Amino acid sequence: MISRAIFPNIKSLNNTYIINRSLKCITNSLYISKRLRPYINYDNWISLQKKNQSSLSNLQNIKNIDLSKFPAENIRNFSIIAHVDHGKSTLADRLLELTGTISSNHSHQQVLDKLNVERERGITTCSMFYKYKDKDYLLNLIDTPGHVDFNYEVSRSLVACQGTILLVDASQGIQAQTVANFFLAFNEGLTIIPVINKIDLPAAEPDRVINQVESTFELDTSEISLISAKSGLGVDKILPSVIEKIPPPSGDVNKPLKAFLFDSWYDTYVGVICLMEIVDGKLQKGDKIVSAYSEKMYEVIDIGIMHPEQFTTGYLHAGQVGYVVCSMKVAAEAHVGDTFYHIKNPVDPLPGFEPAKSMVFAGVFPIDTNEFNRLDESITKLTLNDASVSIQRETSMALGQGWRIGFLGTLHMDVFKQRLEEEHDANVIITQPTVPYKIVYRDGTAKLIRNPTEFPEPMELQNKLSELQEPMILATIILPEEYMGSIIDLCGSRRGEQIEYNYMDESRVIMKYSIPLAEIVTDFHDELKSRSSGYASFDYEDMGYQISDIVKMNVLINKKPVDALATILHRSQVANVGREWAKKLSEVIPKQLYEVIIQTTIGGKVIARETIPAMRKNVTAKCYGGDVTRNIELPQKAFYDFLSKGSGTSKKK
Ligand SMILES: Nc1nc2c(ncn2[C@@H]2O[C@H](COP(=O)(O)OP(=O)(O)OP(=O)(O)O)[C@@H](O)[C@H]2O)c(=O)[nH]1
Repeated sequence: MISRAIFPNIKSLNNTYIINRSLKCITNSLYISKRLRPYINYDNWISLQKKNQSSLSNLQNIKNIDLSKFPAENIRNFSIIAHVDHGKSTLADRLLELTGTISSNHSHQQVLDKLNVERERGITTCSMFYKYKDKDYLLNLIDTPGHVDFNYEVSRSLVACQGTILLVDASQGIQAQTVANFFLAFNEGLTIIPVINKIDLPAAEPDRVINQVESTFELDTSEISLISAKSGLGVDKILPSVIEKIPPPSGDVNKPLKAFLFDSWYDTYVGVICLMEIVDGKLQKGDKIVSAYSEKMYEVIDIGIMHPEQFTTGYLHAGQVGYVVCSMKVAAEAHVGDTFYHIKNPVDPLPGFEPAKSMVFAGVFPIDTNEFNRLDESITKLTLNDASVSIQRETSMALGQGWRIGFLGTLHMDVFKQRLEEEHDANVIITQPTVPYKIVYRDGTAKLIRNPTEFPEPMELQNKLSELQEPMILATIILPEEYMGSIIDLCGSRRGEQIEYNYMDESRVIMKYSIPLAEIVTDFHDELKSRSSGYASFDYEDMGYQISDIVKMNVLINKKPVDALATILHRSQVANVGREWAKKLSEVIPKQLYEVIIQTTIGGKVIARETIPAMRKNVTAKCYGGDVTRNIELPQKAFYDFLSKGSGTSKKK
C-alpha cells in the first residue's frame, strides 16, 4: 500500500502544546506491499493486466490528462474497509496495478518501509484512471486507518467517499473491526460492496462467510465477488462493480466552494499538505480559502491529484479528491473534518466535525535526567505532525522533569513509545496510562482530570461535588462459542456489562459490552487474545461518560506521597490494588540502611502496608533516629521495574 509521512506541527497554547490531529505514516514515499510480491503468480497477473492494457491510462499518459474531462458522473470515490490483515493493502496494490497507476514489475519491491507500526495507520488517497464501457473514469481510492484508536479518522475519510468495499477474509470470516467499520460506513449512508478475499486459502469457507455477511449486515450477496487479492483472481471484477454500484459524487461545480479536509501531513519542503474532497464548486491555485473551524485564511499554492504521488493539475472541481498545498505553516491547523470555503463566499460547514480528543494519558520521563533536553527535542520532532497527541510539561517529585502526553488510544501510545526508542534512542519511563475522568461540581461546572495528581482529596470536594464520571466504551467482541464463558468472566472482572449477544452462525458469537475505558487501556486486549487462543476479535467505540464511584489512591513511602504513583481507581478495586501495589513495591525497592514503610492510602485511610526492614541492625539506624518520615531516594530502577512490569495488570478485581 502507498504510504506517506505526516510530520506534525506544534501550536503553543499557554504551556500546553496541542499537536495537530492524525498520527499516520512515517515514510513520505511509495510503499508497495513487498511482502506479498514473492507469492504472486506473476504470469497470470501480468496477462490479466495486459488484457486490460487497452483500458488503461497509465503513468506516461497522465501528462495529457485534463481533469475537466471528468465531470462528477465519471468519478467514483471509494474506500476499502476490513478487519486487520484481511487483505486491504494487497487489494489496493492490485487495483493500482490493474489501472497502471503503479507498475507490477519487481522494481517496486525496494520500498521505504521504515517503520512497520506507523505504516499501518496511514490514510492514503490515490487517483486511478480506468476505462469502462468506452467511458473514462477517475476513481479515487481513499484508504482508511486500520485501528480502533483512529475511528474518528476512519469516519471522516468515509465522508469523502460515496461507497466502500467491505473486504472479508474467507477463512476468518467477519471480525470485530469488520462490524465496526461496516457501521461507520452504514451510518454515513455509503453504498457497501461486500467482497470475500483469500479464497485461495485451503481453510477458506466462502459459503459460510457469505451467510455471515447476509445475516450480520443484511447485505445483498447475490453478486458478491470472491477474490484472491494475492494472486489477482477475480480482482478485475471489482472496478466495474465500483462504477456500477457506487453513485457518483453529487456535488455541483457551479455552487460556492465547499472543500472537506480528511487528511494532512507535513512536508519539510512545502509545509502542510492537505487531502480534500471538493464537495461543491471549484478550487484552484491562487484562490484564498478560509477554514470554517478556525476562520483562518490561506492561499492555495499548489493543487492536484495523488497518482500515486502528487501530480499538479492546478485545480480540482466538485467531486474530485486531491491534495492542496496552501499557506498553512503548521499541521496543527489542518483539522480532520474541517470545511474550507472561498474567502468571499462563506458556506455552512459539513456536519460531524470534532476537534482532536486524547483519551489515554501517561507521564513520560527520561531515565537519565541529563537527557531531558535531548528528549524534549525528540518528542517535539516526533509530535510535529501528530494532531492527536497533546503534550504538557510535567514535574514529578519522584521522577523529575517530564511530559504528560495524551494519545488517542493505547496503540497510539505504544507506537509513540516505540518511535521514541527506535528513532531517537530514548530511554524513558512511561507511567501507568490513565483516562480523563470528569468531576462535576454542584454549581454545574465540570473539570477533566487527566493526571491523578490533579484529582482533589476527599476533603477538597466536600460540599462541592455533584458527581464523578468516567469514560465508557461500547465493545464489540466476536469469538467462537467455546470461549464465551472465559471472555464473559474477563469482561465481568473489568466492570463490563453485557448489552447483547447474538449468534452470527452456528458457532460464532457476537457480544456487545459497555466497559469503562480505564479497564481496557492496559492489558485487556492481550488477555482477550490469550483467553481465546487468539480467536476473539475486539473493537470499540466511544460511549461518553457515566457516573462512577472513583477514588484516588496514593502511595506513601515513609509517609511521603509519591506523586508518580498516584492512581485513580473504582472503589471496588481499591482493596486488591492497594495490597498488590504495596507488595510489588516492597519487592522492587532495594533494602536501605533504615526501615522503609510502604503504604497505599485513600483520603488518608491506609489500605495496605508493607515494611522493608533495614539492611542490617547497626548504629547507623540509630543515628537517623528511626525517623520514618525521611525522604528516601526511590531509585529510578525501582520505578521502572514497577511501572513497566508491576502495575499494569493490577486493576483486576
Ligand atoms: N492467501 C492469501 N493471502 C492473502 C490474500 N490477500 C492478502 N493476503 C495476505 O494476508 C496478509 C495481510 O494482508 P494485507 O494486505 O497486509 O492486509 P491488510 O488488511 O492491509 O492488513 P493491515 O494493513 O494490517 O490492516 C498478508 O500476509 C497477505 O499476503 C489472499 O488473497 N490470499
